[in-house]
Amino acid sequence: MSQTPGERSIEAGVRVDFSDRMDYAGYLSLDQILSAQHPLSEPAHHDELLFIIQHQTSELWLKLMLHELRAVRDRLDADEPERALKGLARVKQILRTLTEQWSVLATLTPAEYAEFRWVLGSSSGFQSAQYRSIEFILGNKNPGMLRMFEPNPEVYAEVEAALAAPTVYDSFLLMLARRGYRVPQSIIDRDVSQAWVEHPELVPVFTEIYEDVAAHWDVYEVCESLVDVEDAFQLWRFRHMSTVQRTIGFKRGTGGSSGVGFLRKALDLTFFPELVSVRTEISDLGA
Ligand code: HEM
Ligand SMILES: N[C@@H](CC(=O)c1ccccc1NC=O)C(=O)O
Repeated sequence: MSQTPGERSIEAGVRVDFSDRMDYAGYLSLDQILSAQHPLSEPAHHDELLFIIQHQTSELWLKLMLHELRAVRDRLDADEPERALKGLARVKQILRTLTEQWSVLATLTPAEYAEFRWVLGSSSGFQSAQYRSIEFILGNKNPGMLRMFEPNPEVYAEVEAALAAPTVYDSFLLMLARRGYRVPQSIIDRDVSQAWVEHPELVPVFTEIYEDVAAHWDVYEVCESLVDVEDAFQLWRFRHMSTVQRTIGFKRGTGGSSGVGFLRKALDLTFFPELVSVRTEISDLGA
């Protein structure tokens, strides 16, 4: 085959006929994915596509995150902390990507957004079933948040199941109890559909682990990975709040909340408070 200067030559083995084979678009259902962007502004506002794709890609990453968090919970239930760590590492990277992705949306100016915001009606992130399920599996349970899904019984059932299921932290603490750590009975018997509240009597369990990490290495690594996930989640929440602030200032949200003020309050929530408190208990050497 002759070589055209400046061009990469295409090797003879490269397939070009897919009439009876799986191809790229078929495997990935690209027909469906790439025809699922439907701007409502009329004529279509240039920036509405950005808004739609930002949300759709976020929902895809949320789908993977939920899948990984469920697997992490299963691994902990199966007493396999090392395998749980692999999933937590992936969750952290997904959160990092989602947080960085705010930079794309931040190129949407307030004036541009105002030109098509009205087409959104009362839709808002409050109605993201996958986001809510992730908050629930991480421990931020709140039955009031189910009400947004009442119009769609199938989705409602899905989020309700996430509310009723144990959290990743529940599974971790049960694993610790099976390993002989003195996890309080009140935690083992807790109603897992309730929001996690700090249990000071759990802190000594973590103090034991953090005071001799070599002796407790695998569970120590899970503790630190959970702290990493919490940290990464908070960074996502912060960038959501700050992107919203630069885009709509202090306007009310389309979902009916006060907007930035409401999003800011989420920054006070903690998934694993005892893993923060244990840090206060660690003695400073030489002090
Ligand atoms: C210009 C872009 C955005 C603005 C102005 C915005 C604004 C808001 C506001 C004001 C709320 C509170 C609910 C309400 O009253 O509407 C909210 C909630 C939410 N938004 Fe956004 N948002 C934006 C982009 C996004 C994106 C890209 C995502 C990605 C999935 C997202 C996910 C969520 C979620 C999950 C909630 C519920 C948060 C919670 O319960 O703490 N938002 N958003
Ligand atoms: N709550 C936003 C609207 C919004 O961001 C939104 C609208 C429809 C679908 C997803 C959205 N994203 C997050 O809330 C606002 O008040 O402008």
